[in-house]
Amino acid sequence: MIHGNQRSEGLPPGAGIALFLDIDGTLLEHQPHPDAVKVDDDLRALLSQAASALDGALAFVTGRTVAMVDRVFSPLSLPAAGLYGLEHRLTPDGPIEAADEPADMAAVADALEKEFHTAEGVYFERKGPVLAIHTRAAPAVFPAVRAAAQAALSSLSEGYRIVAGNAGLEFLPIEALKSAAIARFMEVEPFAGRVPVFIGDDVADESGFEYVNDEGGISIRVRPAGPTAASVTLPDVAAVHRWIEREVLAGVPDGDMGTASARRS
Ligand SMILES: O=P(O)(O)OC[C@H]1O[C@H](O[C@H]2O[C@H](CO)[C@@H](O)[C@H](O)[C@H]2O)[C@H](O)[C@@H](O)[C@@H]1O
Ligand SMILES: [Mg+2]
Repeated sequence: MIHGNQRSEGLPPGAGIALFLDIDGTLLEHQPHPDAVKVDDDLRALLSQAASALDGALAFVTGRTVAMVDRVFSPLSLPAAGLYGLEHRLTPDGPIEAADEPADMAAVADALEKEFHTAEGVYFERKGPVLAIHTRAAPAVFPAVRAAAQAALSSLSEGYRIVAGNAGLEFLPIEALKSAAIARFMEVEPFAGRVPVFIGDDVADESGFEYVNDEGGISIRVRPAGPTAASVTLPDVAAVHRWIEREVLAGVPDGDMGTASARRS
C-alpha cells in the first residue's frame, strides 16, 4: 500500500490518493435549513480540478441523497455515495443505485411529523430508508424530538439505529456506514489501489476514519467536538478548501499539512 506522504518522495501532485469528501460541515458551512446551503463557483472549480488531478478518484460520501447532492453542486457531477452508503453513483454520470422508503419507516415518519407539526423550526427530511429530523433552527425542541424518536425506534425493524448530532438526529439502517461507502469505491477504478483519504466533520464520519486508518490512509476531521479516530484535524471549512488546494492541486508534501491545526501520532 502506498502512503499519502510518498508525494514528498517525488510523485506528481495528487498521485496515489483517492479522496473522499463529506459535504455538510466539511465542504459547506452549516446553515439553519438543509436547502439553504450554497455552492459557489470557486468551490465547483476546486473540486473539478482536484478530480482531474486525481484522475477521477474523488467522490462525495454523504448523508444526503445523491439526487440532492447533484442539485446542490449542479452543474458539477462527481461520483457519490449518498445516504451513508445506501446509494451509490460510482462514476460522474452513471446510474444512481437508489433506495426506497420502507413501509415501517414511512409510518414512523408520519407519526413523528404529526407529533411535531406545530414545533417551529423542526424539519423532517425524508430520504427513503433514512429519516433526518433537523432541530438546528429549534434547539430547545431537540430533547423532546430525541425522546420521541427513541420511543418510535421499537416500531422499526431491528436493523435500525438512531444517530444523534448536536442539531438533530437520523434514523439509519445499521448497514448505512461511511466505512462501507468508501470500501465500495475502493473496489473499482479509478479508486482501487490508491491511498484513501477521507475528510469529514461528524460522529457519523468516524467509521470512515477508522476504515482509512486501517487501510494506511489519511483521516481528517473538521472541528472535532469530542474524541475522534481521525489522525489530522482542521479548524473549519475554509481550511478544508485550502487543504485540497495545497495537498491535491499543489502537491505540498504530506509532512507539512499546511492548515492542519493538529496531527495525532
Ligand atoms: O454526511 P454529510 O455530507 O455531512 O451530510 C449530513 C447531513 O447533512 C445535512 O444536514 C446537516 O446540514 C444542514 C445544512 O447545513 C443543517 O441544516 C443540518 O442541521 C445538518 O444536520 C443534510 O440535510 C442531511 O440529509 C445529511 O444527512
Ligand atoms: Mg458532515
